Amino acid sequence: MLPTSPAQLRRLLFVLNPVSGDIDKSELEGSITAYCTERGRTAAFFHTDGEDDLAQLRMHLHEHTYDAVFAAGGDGTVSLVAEVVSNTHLPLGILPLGSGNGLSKDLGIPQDPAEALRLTWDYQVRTLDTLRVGGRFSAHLADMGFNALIVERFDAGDVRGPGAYVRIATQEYAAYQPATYRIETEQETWEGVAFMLTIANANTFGSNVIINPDSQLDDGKFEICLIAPFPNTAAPGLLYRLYTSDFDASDYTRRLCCSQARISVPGATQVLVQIDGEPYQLPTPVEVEMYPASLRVLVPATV
Ligand SMILES: Nc1ncnc2c1ncn2[C@@H]1O[C@H](COP(=O)(O)OP(=O)(O)OP(=O)(O)O)[C@@H](O)[C@H]1O
Repeated sequence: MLPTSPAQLRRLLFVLNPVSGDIDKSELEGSITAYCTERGRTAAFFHTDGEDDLAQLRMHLHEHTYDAVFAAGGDGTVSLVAEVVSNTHLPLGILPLGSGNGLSKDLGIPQDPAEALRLTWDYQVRTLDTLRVGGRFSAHLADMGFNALIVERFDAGDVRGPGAYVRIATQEYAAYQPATYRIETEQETWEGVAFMLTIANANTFGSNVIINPDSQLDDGKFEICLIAPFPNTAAPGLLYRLYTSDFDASDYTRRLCCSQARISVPGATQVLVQIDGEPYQLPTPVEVEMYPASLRVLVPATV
């Protein structure tokens, strides 16, 4: 962690996702502006439209000068901003306003957006690794298999929020057919059937499932967390381990630690991948590349 003087952040951009988390944000701009003005900061706003946000935000940052960019949304919004500010001097701030807010939980950022606003003047800067999965940016978690399928269904539906996710997962579980994966890392080759596999730079899903306990976001490594197909009777025990930071203790789990990987699905030319909350069909093999120390993030001064 590198302590940074709070006086450096004067001009702040808030990237606001109007639909994230199904949360009413009608008064958000006013309260952020008032909070910043009171502390001698200026607040500007960029509203995402879900269409061409990456290019538009890049253009906006090219034309305007800021000292930090805050993502006011869920993991998808955080990932969008993280991608745009990665490999620049600009730090990412997070106001958790999504359904799950996984990365902000991993970083110890207050889950109450009003409290998280304190990061505008009281913070440390942490430098994190990021990944590219099949060429796409990932700051948090990516996966193939069951969760990717649920995220795709969720994304296609009209209803947001954790309740919709659980409903879809329950509907899809009985008919789900796990695939075979081949994973080559610089350390080993693994091939087998997996219920799901998670490419994890971080630890915790927005749902509070701790898929990759005790790993660091800044160690130059990532983990591939495998869950084998399991009988229905094993589901409660497995879920318990996933919620209690005990991933490795299950008979159905395994983690590979690496700094690069190639993942293929024998017999398939494409695979569904969930990356930071968004579903993509990617050609196989999927290359996973690590970019050490490529993202500066504002975290509480005392974590
Ligand atoms: N104005 C908009 N209208 C519709 N969709 C939008 C708009 N702005 C962004 N989006 C979409 O919102 C999604 C990102 O949402 P985000 O991940 O931030 O929130 P969430 O899904 O509610 O929360 P979480 O990821 O924490 O569960 C992206 O798919 C993006 O395309």
